Amino acid sequence: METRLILGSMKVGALAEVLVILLLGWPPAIGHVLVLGLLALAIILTFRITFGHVLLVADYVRQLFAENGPSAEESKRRQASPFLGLRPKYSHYMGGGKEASAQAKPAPKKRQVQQDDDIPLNEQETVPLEDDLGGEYEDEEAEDPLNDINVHKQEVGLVPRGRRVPKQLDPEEHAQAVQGASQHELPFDEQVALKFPRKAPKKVSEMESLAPNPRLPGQPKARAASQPAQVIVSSWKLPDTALLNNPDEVKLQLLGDDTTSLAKTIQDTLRSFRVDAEVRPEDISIGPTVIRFGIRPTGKPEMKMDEKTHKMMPVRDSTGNIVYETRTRVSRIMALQNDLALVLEAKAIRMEAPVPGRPYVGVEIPNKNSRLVTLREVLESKEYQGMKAKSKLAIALGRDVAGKPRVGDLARMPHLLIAGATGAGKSVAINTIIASILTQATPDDVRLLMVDPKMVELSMYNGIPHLLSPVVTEVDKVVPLLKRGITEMEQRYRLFSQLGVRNLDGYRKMRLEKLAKGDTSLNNLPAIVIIIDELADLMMAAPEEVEGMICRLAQLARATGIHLVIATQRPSVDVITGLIKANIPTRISFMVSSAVDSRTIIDMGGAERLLGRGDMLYLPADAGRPERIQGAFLADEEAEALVHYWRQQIIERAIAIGEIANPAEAENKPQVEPGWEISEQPAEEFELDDELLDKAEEVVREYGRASISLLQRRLRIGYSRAARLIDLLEEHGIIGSAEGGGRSREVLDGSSDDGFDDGELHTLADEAVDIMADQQRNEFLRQQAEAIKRQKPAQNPPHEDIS
Ligand SMILES: Nc1ncnc2c1ncn2[C@@H]1O[C@H](COP(=O)(O)OP(=O)(O)OP(=O)(O)O)[C@@H](O)[C@H]1O
Repeated sequence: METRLILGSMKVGALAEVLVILLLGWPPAIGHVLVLGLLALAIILTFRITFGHVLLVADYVRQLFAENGPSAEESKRRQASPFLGLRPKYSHYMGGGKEASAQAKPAPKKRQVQQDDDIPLNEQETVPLEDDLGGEYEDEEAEDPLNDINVHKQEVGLVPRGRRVPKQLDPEEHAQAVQGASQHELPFDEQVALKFPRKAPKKVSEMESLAPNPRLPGQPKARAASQPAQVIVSSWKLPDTALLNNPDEVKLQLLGDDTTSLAKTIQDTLRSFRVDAEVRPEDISIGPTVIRFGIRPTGKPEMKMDEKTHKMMPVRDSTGNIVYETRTRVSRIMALQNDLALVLEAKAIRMEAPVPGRPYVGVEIPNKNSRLVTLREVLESKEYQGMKAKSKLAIALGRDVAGKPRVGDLARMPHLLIAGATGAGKSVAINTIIASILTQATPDDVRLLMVDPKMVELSMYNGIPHLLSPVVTEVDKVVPLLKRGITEMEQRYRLFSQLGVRNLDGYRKMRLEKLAKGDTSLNNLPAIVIIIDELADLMMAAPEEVEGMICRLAQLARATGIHLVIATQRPSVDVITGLIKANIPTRISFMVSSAVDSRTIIDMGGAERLLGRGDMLYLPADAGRPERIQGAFLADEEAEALVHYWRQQIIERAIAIGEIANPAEAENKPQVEPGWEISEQPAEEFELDDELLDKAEEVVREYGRASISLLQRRLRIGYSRAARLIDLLEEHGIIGSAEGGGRSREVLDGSSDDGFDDGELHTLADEAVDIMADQQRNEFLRQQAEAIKRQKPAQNPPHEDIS
């Protein structure tokens, strides 16, 4: 074609003639440009020439030229720096001694500031150094003879140079140095004896021999024989777990067709939404109530040509995993929660991203072959046995999504908050906690206090020796009970500080040591577990008091071995307040009705997707994410069997010491630990509460009248307590007596704003009067504040604030 274009009509072949036809009408130059341009394009595309290649070639050509002779710029760059070999002018150590530093003094105090390369150095601006380094700083240090560096310099100067002869050992000096020290005979004893005959030790083996290694067979026995027994044998006998129901023989269905097809459904659904992910068989966990599938986000794999097969294969890393060019985002998988629930036809699914410690997103769906987790199987598991050996407060929780038994230690929790909707399994959980304690701890180890405002859940435990006082069912008795707990805590604190021990463990250790020496001065202090089955009822009766006491107990009781287990079915912020939450770090959430409730309990959503009937999220104090567990189940008859077992022991003991003649007497006798009697009349307890009486007096004086509802609102206390305070105020002559027909009582020393009296009845009219009085008072205060504001600018200096 080129020939045809250049030479015009010359025959160059049929193909060239055909190809060149289109270009013949144009000037030959256009034809050349087009043809050469097409050729260049073909070369670029065929050889995949990029701009990088062009730059590479350009660089190479530039270097070729450069080798012939460096450019002016290059030679300038290669010149030696004018500062090469110069020390910084303000260095401490420039020059030799003081004279040198004195000579050099003017120089170090100036610093050259290079502003422009073109300006000669001597013309550049100089800045005095004192400004930056703080005046006389250098000279002071250089001249100070006690300065560490100067002392060291002098000492270094004294060290002789060259090889030195090793110093001879002075036997006298050596003998003095090792005087009083005793050690095992050394293997080179004979040589020592030869060299220092006077100092050869006659008998040096005074060191105590090492304790035998308990891991070697036969050694523990020898040790046990040589030491006093460190365990106090309790006179109580623990029950056998055989008392409890036998675990169901139902076997878990392992990786049958069901899970395989479900895994395939999940993977197909993800693919249909263009989400690259895989569900591997090893990532499927089958638990008692849920099955968890692990979805691993994959992506577009990086491909390379296989040398043997000449096919494109995915690149694998050193561990054999596929390397992905782009990965699927976890959030894209999470967004498909409802779509997955739809295709799986599941009642409720819960997704967890990522499952802690695993490289996948967990999808939990209900297990159609769900089964009961019995308390006995968890109590007999090796996990529980291990925990039991460490702590007397080991509790059985249930089984996790992989079917592994899960246990906890109440001593380390150290308090537990349980919440969940009604019927979700709170009471069963509390019963399993109590049963765990009853099966492994004697009353010498652990004592219990129980509050059951619902009156039906815990009353059956009355009469067991672990109870410090009978189960409290009246709300009014809870405050005295908690107060008694706080008193106990304070007593223990005082005792511990007198003995110089830090906590209950330290106390127990000290007691064992004393007992080994025959000193029985220290009493046994059992751990105390306070169980409250419905917090909401208590918080409604006296929110401030109950909250304050729970927080006080929660903050300080850990060291003294007092633990709280609190349950509520109303996980709202007025029941589980911020303060209570902050002080009770370990939480269990059963199914709740909304994500808001879930967040109130475990600080995140998820509990609203639980299945109920013991399905729970367990959040230990030290974990960031909750763990899903199917709670252990304890049937009523099992709990009764345990209670019967312990009651029987009490009866046997009482008969043995002649306290009672027949078992029937014991059944009727409530067991109360001396000092733990909770007063039937809560008023007696309140009477001692001078602090609140003072506050009540302040309130009635401030308002100029007294009523129960006023005290209830102002002091945030319950009705009965407010009523009792009104009685006390009357007894102390602060308010007038009830005189029928009125609503508020007269305050005797203050002014009464109305003529009404008598406030025993808590009526709506009573409330209305209080509200109106409140409004009047607020209006008065507002007017006062405005009056002060108006006066302020006019006066100088301003008046003191009246409020
Ligand atoms: N761990 C469990 N395993 C199997 N079923 C359970 C479990 N826990 C509870 N259930 C079932 O749920 C029912 C209700 O449990 P529970 O009485 O403990 O609920 P609750 O939360 O205490 O309710 P409420 O607040 O009304 O007292 C039980 O009767 C039992 O059938």
